[in-house]
This record gives sequence, structure tokens and C-alpha cells, in this order.
Amino acid sequence: MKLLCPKNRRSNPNPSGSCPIMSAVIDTIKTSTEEARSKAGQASASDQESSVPSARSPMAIDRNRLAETTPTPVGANASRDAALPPAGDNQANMRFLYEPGSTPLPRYTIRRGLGVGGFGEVYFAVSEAGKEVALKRIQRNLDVELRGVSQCLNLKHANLVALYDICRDENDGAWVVMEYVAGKNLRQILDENPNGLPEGEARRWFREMCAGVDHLHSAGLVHRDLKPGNLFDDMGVVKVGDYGLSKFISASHRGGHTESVGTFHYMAPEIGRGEYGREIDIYALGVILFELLTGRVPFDGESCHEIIVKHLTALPDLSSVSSPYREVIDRALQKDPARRPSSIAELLQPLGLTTALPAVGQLSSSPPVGVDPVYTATVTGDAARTPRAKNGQPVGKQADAPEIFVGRAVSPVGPVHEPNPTMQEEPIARAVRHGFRQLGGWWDGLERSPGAKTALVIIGIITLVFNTHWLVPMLWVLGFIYVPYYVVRNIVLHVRQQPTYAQAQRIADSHAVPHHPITRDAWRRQMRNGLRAKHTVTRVAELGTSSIAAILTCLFLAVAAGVIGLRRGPVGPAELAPYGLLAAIGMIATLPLLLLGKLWEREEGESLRRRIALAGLGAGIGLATFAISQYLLLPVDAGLAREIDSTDLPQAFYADNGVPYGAAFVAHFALLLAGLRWWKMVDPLRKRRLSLWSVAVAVVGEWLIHQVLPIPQPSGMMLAGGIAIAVQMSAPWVNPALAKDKDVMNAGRRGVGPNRHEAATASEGMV
Ligand SMILES: Nc1ncnc2c1ncn2[C@@H]1O[C@H](COP(=O)(O)OP(=O)(O)OP(=O)(O)O)[C@@H](O)[C@H]1O
Repeated sequence: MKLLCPKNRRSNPNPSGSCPIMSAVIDTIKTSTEEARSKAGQASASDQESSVPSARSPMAIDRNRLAETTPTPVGANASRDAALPPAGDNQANMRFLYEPGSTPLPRYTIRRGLGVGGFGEVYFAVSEAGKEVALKRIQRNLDVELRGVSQCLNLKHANLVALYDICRDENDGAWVVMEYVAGKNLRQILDENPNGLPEGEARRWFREMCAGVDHLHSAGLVHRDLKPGNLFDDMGVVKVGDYGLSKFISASHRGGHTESVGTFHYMAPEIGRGEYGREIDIYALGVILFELLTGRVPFDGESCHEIIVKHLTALPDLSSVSSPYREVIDRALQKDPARRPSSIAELLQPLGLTTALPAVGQLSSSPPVGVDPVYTATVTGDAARTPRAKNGQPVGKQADAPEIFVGRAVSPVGPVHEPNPTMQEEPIARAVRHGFRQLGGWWDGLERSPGAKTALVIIGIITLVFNTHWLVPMLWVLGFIYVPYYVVRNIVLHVRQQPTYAQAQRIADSHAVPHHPITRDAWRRQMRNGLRAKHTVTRVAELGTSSIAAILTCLFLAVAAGVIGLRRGPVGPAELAPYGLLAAIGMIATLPLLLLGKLWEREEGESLRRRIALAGLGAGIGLATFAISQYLLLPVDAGLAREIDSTDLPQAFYADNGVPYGAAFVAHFALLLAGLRWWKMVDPLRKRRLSLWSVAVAVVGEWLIHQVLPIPQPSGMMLAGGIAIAVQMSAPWVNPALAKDKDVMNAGRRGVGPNRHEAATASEGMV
């Protein structure tokens, strides 16, 4: 698997071009060449300099040379070889370690390089007996990761590319020997059909790939890397390939160097939570179905990160797809895996398609060397299309096992992850439904005459009617308990299901190319795009969570202030009232600020409009402060007479004796809110969750305004500081420390490197 830059998704990027990810793949190839050289210990210095590599020495060769020197295939190989697509520009630029004629594995002669994926190079090779195979050279030491591949090796299905064996070359390098597929892959076909395939053809592709995947699922395997590049057309039969390795090679093993995993267009959201159930295959199939029909993927973007965030948060626009495809894709692309179809059969059912299982035999042993068992799959209905070559011989045979000389696969595959149980049906509702279903079953199986059954129903109804006096109140009580419980449970679970942006970032990290850092600016842009793509429901859910956090924070701060302020002296209602005011005003200010932050998180924004809106909010806060102070009989001139000469005060706002009118509070808080950039404190992309600098700026700003428009102190400053703390603690926050390139972020923080300017300006200076 290799990560394709989103913009270059349709064609392999030119290695010499600007795509950093492709460059990383090229780096990997170069590195592995060096590794192989050092391991082999055979390549002498002269060999390395020589332009004529020896047949057995691993040596990078240019694909152009390789194409030129590829020997003409002989015998049975010729037809397929001729059917190979010509090496395009991309392929022409690929460099392969082994040249045509090399025999890195005994009895297999490499004919040509087919391509380079995330795991390594793939070659077309021919055995001594003339058997065509594809050889995939794995670039890492995968002893551990290859455990369990034996289960895949013996899978047999018309719609799966057969894995024949895992072999070791003399340098202990791992090779996967697999069925060679001469036809194009779906990526190439979709590239030729930018508006998608005709419906019938799309249905054929979809049904057959689903049949292959279903077979994997029934064997307890999850593909984990379904994408058009891994789906082949083998003379009219769809073959799912690349299913063995992705299960065993985790991102961590791949990410340690310069390579990267997968294209993000097909990645289910829960992969970020480390869930790799079969639902991720269902999700990928939903994406592929959409692409088959439209030629587009449902979630695209300028960057990998943007795509991930869309997978996590955005709803797909399915308006270009007609029914029943729309509903099928919609279900398959549900963010919550538990809401997706639970099986391939369920996925296909609305389309009127089925997956007959044309398996020759699950998990059986490979046939003896040299034996080509006849393809005996029994396919029904739509699947009844056993592939035949022109000579009438069956061609879809799966179980041709080449010579095994060093097989190392051992242990079985780990368990298939079940869907997240937390979002499954509410247990009481499930029990009730189960009970009703059992009752229905009992009723259906009751051997009584229709008359007797009718009589029973009537008796039941009468019993209910006569017991309504206690049944109805009991149902009311149960309803009063159950409904809030149900609502709270769903809110809590939904919120827990909400993807976080840090989570998106982590996914990007685990798949990204570490040697191609992004700048802080670019990171912010990507994150901002993700925030923009967020669905309203997600926004509302986040706001709900933030609001609860804000309320709790305000209460905590008020209690903390009260404990400190009242530790000596009497504690009565009069003494407690100011802290009640603090909590109330804190909430009154914080909740709208969070709401505004939610609206503003889509844009970087430094606008007059924001300040005007904040001024309006400040006026409201001032009014509320005055009103609550009056209600609680709090002195609204506390400390003012001592501090400020009343004759200096604006007469419209203060009485002759210096006592402020409500207008003074309104003006004071309007200034406080409009004068500071509060949106920085609720921005999910702020640098720190809680910036004490911002709190200090809020307190000092309040004190400065107090010099012109005084209000009771220290309540005013406590309020300003409390609001600054509460909004920051409760607003969502993306931890920049999890950003793709920590060096760049740190450089930005230190004010060095390319982000020097932004480092200076991006701090949460509030004024
Ligand atoms: N069994 C096969 N028969 C013919 N061509 C194959 C076969 N397997 C892979 N290829 C071709 O070899 C190339 C590299 O394949 P590979 O699976 O390594 O890469 P990928 O699927 O693009 O990336 P990744 O393995 O990272 O998912 C692709 O062009 C693919 O079409």
C-alpha cells in the first residue's frame, strides 16, 4: 500500500515530481536497495559502480532499462504478457531491485517489475515449469508480522487473488508468491472512466469484490486495505488482492521509516480508535461503490489530514447517486460502525445482489506441487460465470501452489474486532424487544384453534383494561425514569463517539511521512478545513459537552473563591451572595462565548464583526450583573467611593454619589468583551488549552477599563479572570503537540525557523 497524495490520487505521482509522499516511497526503495546490498554482502564496490549487475546481486535498475531488456515471454506466458498494460510514465520511472532474468528465489525467474507498493516491489515471474506468478518482495524483517499468513495462504475463492506462499531468499528477505493477474486494476479502470462505470458494470464489480471480501470475513479476516488499486479484473472476474499483509503489518511497523500506509479515501473513522473490525471493510466498500457509480470519492480534500477529518465528521453528499445505491452507501458510510450493515450479505441485500460463496474449500491445504486443480467453484445466480479462456479451459483456478522451500507463517489471525458495544442497542429496550419477540414466537407456536386464540386475546385485553388504574401510573413512572435515562445515555455515548481533532491528527501522524514536515500555517489551514467540514450535529454535541464543562468550571471557581474568601469570618447568605453572583455571571458569559466560538471556529478571522458581537454580549453580561446584584442586594458601589472621585465619573453612568447605574455595568462589560480577542480563547486551534497569559490579560484589561468605568472590585477582576479560565477549560482544543511535525511546531514556538513570524504573532495575546 502506498499513500497517494490526494491531488495525485488518480495517477501515481512522478517520483521526480513534487509529491513528498511519493518521494518517500522512492526513498524507501533506495534505502532498501542499500539494505539489501549490505545484507547480501555480495555486492562489491566494483559491482556497485558497475552498470552491468550480476543476475543474483540485488541491484537497483532503471525501469526503462528493465523494459528494454525484458525478455520476450515464451509459451503459455506470451499471451498474458502481451496483455499487460504498457509501462506508463510512472512505471517507466520506477526503479526495481531485480532485473529481468534474476532468480532471487530458486526456480522463479523474474520477467519484469510490475509496480511498487508500500510493502515493496512486485514482479511478474515465471517458474521453471512455466507457471506465471507475481512475486512481492517485502522490504522489512517481518518475522513477527507474517505470523498467521498461513490462514490467508490457503484461502481459495474465485474473487480473491490467491496467495501461494511466503518464501525467503538467500538474504532472508521475505517474498509473497501469489497469483499473477494480467488485467487492469480498478484504479486504472476508474481513471479511464472519470464519471464512473455504467451501472451494470459497477454492479458486477461491486458484487464480485463483495464476494471476495465476504469470504475473507467468513474466515475471520479483515482486509483493512480495500481500495481500487487492490481490486483486479482478471479476464472478466474481479479479484481482491493484497489481503494478507495489511492485517499483520501495522502502521507502526511501516511508519518507522519513510513510507506510509494506505490511501485515506477509504479509511473508516474508527481506525483512529484502533478498531479494525470488519466494519472498516464495509465502510471501504461503501466508498468504492460511490466511486464506481460517480468516479469520485465521497470525501476528498487538499491534504490527507483534511480527508481524515471529513471521514470523522462530515456527511457525504450522496445526491448524485440514485436509490437504492444512495441508501446502501449511506449505511455503509455511517461514522458509527454499529450502524453499518453487519455483514456483506446485508450490505448487498437492498441492491438485489447476493454473494454466493464459490469456495473450493476454506482453509484447506495447498495441492501438491505441480498440480493445477481444476477450478470447481459452484456459482449460482449472478455469480454463475466461471471464467474461461479462449480455449475453453477454466482460468480462475486458485490453488496452484508453487514450490515451497522456506515457509514461515505460523499462527492464526487475531480475533475480528466486534463493533463498539457502547453504541449498541440500549439494554432495557433490547430486553423488552426480545421479550416481545419471544412472546410472538410462543404465540405463533401455540397449538390452539383460532377461536381459542381469539378468546385469549379478548381475555388479555379485558385484564389490561381492568388494571389500568395501576398499570397506567406505573407506566408513567417507568416512562419518567426511562426517558431521561435513555436520552442521557444516548447523549453521553454520542459525545464519547465524537471524533476529536487530536484523534484525526493522530491518524494523520501514524500514516504520514515524517520526513516531510508541514508548517504551522499549513497545519492550521488543514485543521481549519476540518473544522469547516464538521457536521452541525457534531457541533451541537460538542457545544453540549463544552457547556457542561463550563458550568462545572464556573461552579468550581466560585466555590474555590468562596473557600478562600470566607475562610475567616461568618458565613451567611449575605457573605455567600457575591460568590453566587460570580458563578452565575461566569456561566452567563461563558456559555454564549462558547456558542460564538463554535460559530467562529471555521475561520481564522480577525474582524470588526466579532468585536461588535462581543460588545453586544458584554452589554448583556453587564445588564445581568447589575440585575443580579440588585436582586441579591449586593452593594454596586463596593469600594468605588474610596477609589474614584465621583466628579470625574461620566455623569450618564453614575449618580452624584458615585453609585453606578446599570448603564455603567453595560458599558464596562461591553468594553471588556469588545476590547479583547476572546475568540482566541475558544478557538480549538489555540496553542494551549489554558493560557495563564490570556487570563492575566483579561484581568489587567478589566482593571484598565475599571479606571474609566469603575464597577465593584475585586468582583470585576475575579469575573474577568474566571470567565477567561472557564472558556478555555471548556472549549474544545486540538493539542498542537500532536501535530504532524513536532519539530516544526516547536520551532514555531521557539520563534525560530520558518514560522518565526507566526510564532511571534500566534501567541494568545489578548489585546
Ligand atoms: N497479483 C498481482 N498480479 C499483477 N499485478 C499485481 C499483483 N499484485 C500487485 N500488482 C501490481 O503491482 C503494483 C504494486 O502492488 P502493491 O500491492 O505492492 O502496491 P499497492 O497496492 O499500490 O500499494 P500497497 O501494497 O501499499 O497497498 C500495483 O501496480 C499492482 O497493480
